Amino acid sequence: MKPIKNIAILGSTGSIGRQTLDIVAEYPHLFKAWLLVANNSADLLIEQALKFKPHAVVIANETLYDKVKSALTPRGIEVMAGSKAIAEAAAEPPVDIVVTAMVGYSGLEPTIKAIEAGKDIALANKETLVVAGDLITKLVARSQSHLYPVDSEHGAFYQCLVGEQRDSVSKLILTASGGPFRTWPRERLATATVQDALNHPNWSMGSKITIDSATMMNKGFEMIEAKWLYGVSQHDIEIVVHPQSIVHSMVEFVDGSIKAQLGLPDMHLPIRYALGLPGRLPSDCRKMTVDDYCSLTFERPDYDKFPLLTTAYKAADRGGNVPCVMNAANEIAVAQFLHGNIKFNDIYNIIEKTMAWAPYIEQPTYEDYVATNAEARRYASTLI
Ligand SMILES: NC(=O)C1=CN([C@@H]2O[C@H](COP(=O)(O)OP(=O)(O)OC[C@H]3O[C@@H](n4cnc5c(N)ncnc54)[C@H](OP(=O)(O)O)[C@@H]3O)[C@@H](O)[C@H]2O)C=CC1
Ligand SMILES: CC(=O)[C@@H](O)[C@H](O)COP(=O)(O)O
Ligand SMILES: [Mn+2]
Repeated sequence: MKPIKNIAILGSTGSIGRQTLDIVAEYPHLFKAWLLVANNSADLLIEQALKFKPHAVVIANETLYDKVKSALTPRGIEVMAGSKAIAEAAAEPPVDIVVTAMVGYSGLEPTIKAIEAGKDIALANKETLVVAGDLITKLVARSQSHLYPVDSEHGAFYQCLVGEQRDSVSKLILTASGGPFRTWPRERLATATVQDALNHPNWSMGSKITIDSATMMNKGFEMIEAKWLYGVSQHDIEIVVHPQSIVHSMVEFVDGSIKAQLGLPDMHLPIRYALGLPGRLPSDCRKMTVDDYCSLTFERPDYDKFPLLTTAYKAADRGGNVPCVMNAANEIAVAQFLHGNIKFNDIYNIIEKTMAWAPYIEQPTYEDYVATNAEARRYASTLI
């Protein structure tokens, strides 16, 4: 019998975190939720903790500590607060695997600490690799830890690459739904509302990544994520629009063959796969029928309508701290768009202006990333 894996879920109250807990509940003989982490959702965190009985929880927002502590300490669950506690708890000896389901730059520090402690990482937080892919891959190479992709496209690449030699790969083909504005004329984007942008055609996700899908910044991020995860040049990663989100991505090989991974647009599948490695976990989940995959279509992305795709390739080409700047400006712009303070097209303008302003660092240290992130956020905020 396999030993139970202790899982630390950083961001357990979010979209990926909640679905990860569904997988824990599906396989109670394989997984234990050892640590749960949230930012502000104290009530849901308490509810999850009472159900899953983790060893510990961390609430990042320290003002909520007393509330969480009074609910959970009497139940024998350790309660901590603050961002430092997240990184420390995820690196604790009993943790086997860390699911990084926090959103944005906040995922970077705990992921680094967990890798340094030799933990396996089920990586949902793509911003970690966008910001500091060079640093993360070096740390992983020096440690016992493995990076298992949770992002659906990167899970697809992983599955297509099983059993293949690295020098057999000629191209990664990254599929994109095209988001809610795929069929909109370019001029209409100026009028796009928050509600329009949150109306993703296929996936139900947190609000930040849903806006990233609408601008297609998400696909730019995923191109950079794939570059670091699979050691492939950005010039060998092609983005293809596939509106049904059934083909999660494809790999082209040197002999002209292409392998694709298909599945319903349901994040339980890539989460189940990442946690179940090296094998596959049998599930009673709904299986696809021919009705799901009888009409799959593909098209080229519209780089004029979605200029952040070009911005992301430019950031990958320049490297250094440039992707970190792009990510920081995007986080500020998306948050302001969600608050109704800027228009949809301003997201692009803020990112480009911040990238043009930011001082370049060719080989950033961790401290350089921290400073770059803070300065780029500050500058981007002045553009609102
Ligand atoms: N949702 C999806 O289907 C997919 C998501 N991803 C990636 O996964 C990550 C999570 O996305 P998603 O689940 O949609 O996001 P959500 O916004 O739904 O959830 C984010 C989670 O992170 C917590 N959190 C946010 N900031 C902090 C912080 N500073 N400290 C501690 N916890 C924090 C939130 O807590 P609280 O609830 O308290 O705010 C919440 O639990 C992102 O990087 C995204 O790009 C990748 C592929 C698919
Ligand atoms: C579910 C997932 O992995 C998301 O990253 C998804 O890919 C977003 O859809 P887009 O293809 O529209 O960006
Ligand atoms: Mn994805």
